[in-house]
Amino acid sequence: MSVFETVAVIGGGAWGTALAQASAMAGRATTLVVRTPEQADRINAARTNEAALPGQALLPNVTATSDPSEADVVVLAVPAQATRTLLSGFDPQLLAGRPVVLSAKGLETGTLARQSEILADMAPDAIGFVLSGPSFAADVAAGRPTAVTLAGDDANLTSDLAAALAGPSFRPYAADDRVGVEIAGALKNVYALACGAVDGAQLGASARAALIARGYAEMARMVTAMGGSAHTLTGLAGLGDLTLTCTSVQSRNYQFGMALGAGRRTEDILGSGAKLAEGVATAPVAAALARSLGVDAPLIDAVDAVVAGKADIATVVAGLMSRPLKREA
Ligand SMILES: NC(=O)C1=CN([C@@H]2O[C@H](COP(=O)(O)OP(=O)(O)OC[C@H]3O[C@@H](n4cnc5c(N)ncnc54)[C@H](OP(=O)(O)O)[C@@H]3O)[C@@H](O)[C@H]2O)C=CC1
Ligand SMILES: O=C(CO)COP(=O)(O)O
Repeated sequence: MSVFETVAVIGGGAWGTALAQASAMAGRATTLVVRTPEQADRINAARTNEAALPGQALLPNVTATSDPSEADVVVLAVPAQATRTLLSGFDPQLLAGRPVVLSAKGLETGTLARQSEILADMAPDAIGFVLSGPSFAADVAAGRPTAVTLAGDDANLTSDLAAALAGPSFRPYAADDRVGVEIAGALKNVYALACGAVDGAQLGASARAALIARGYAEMARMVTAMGGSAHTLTGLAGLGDLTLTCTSVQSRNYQFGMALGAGRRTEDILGSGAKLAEGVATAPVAAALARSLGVDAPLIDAVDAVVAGKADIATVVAGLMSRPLKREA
């Protein structure tokens, strides 16, 4: 019997619902912690979270609740900018000594913090893990094959946790580079905005592929400057998620980028009820982080400028194409 029998997934959106379903498929007794008792009642009665993943039936061992109670494993699945607020409402004792899996992909506005750093601030006695990789919520919840990276500091514990969360269609690979995994997960959303914009502006598939390759190189500079390993980027959280998000219209970041590429402004897209696109908040944070680290990050800067409405696509593309020529390495 696993020491990780019960799992609480906090966050009743698409990803929280999908991870609760994955945990249930792995055989864990799983609670999906949502904001209100009414939401929990609705989900339990309908056996689906219609607001988050319409039409997806939930397994019997997923129970929705609005009242977080003790579990062997806690998974946080709220937007990156909400993690600190969420944790500030928690009794730190509930998380002390427990594995807490961070699944949001983004950097915090103001502090430039990774999710692990927020957890260390707010619940220093929790044992932090990060989960990231190419995995659309709808695919995971429906039981379509998915593989992700689960990174933690203790190799044995990480492998045990990966085994506890693994199911027939959900395959976590254990890893130890939390910094690399978190930076990759946050930055791929920024590059997905750029790729969507390239397609929205009809700049061609060649431009998009070049952007993915140069984004990967930029990501490697960021990861190594932060003490992570560039090797992490060859895996699911790096190449895997970058490929998925930068080439799929299913990605919300890519969709947001397409709207930017078509000439719409950020406020206009947000005002018309766009879905969560984490790259919008992360772009300026990543740009500030790159500056503070002395990392050359022209693509992040370009996305930041377009998202902030300081430059249009044609201007940033002209700027990128006229940079001094350099060797590729
Ligand atoms: N969807 C996907 O395919 C994937 C998403 N992710 C990542 O998961 C994270 C969450 O995304 P996703 O679930 O898709 O987003 P959604 O917009 O679908 O859901 C976000 C959920 O978080 C809830 N929430 C927001 N703030 C708080 C808070 N302070 N306390 C409690 N609940 C809160 C929202 O509640 P309310 O609606 O009431 O505000 C909503 O239920 C993001 O970082 C995303 O990058 C990672 C992999 C795949
Ligand atoms: O992270 C994701 C897939 O791995 C989801 O991407 P979007 O948030 O852009 O939809």
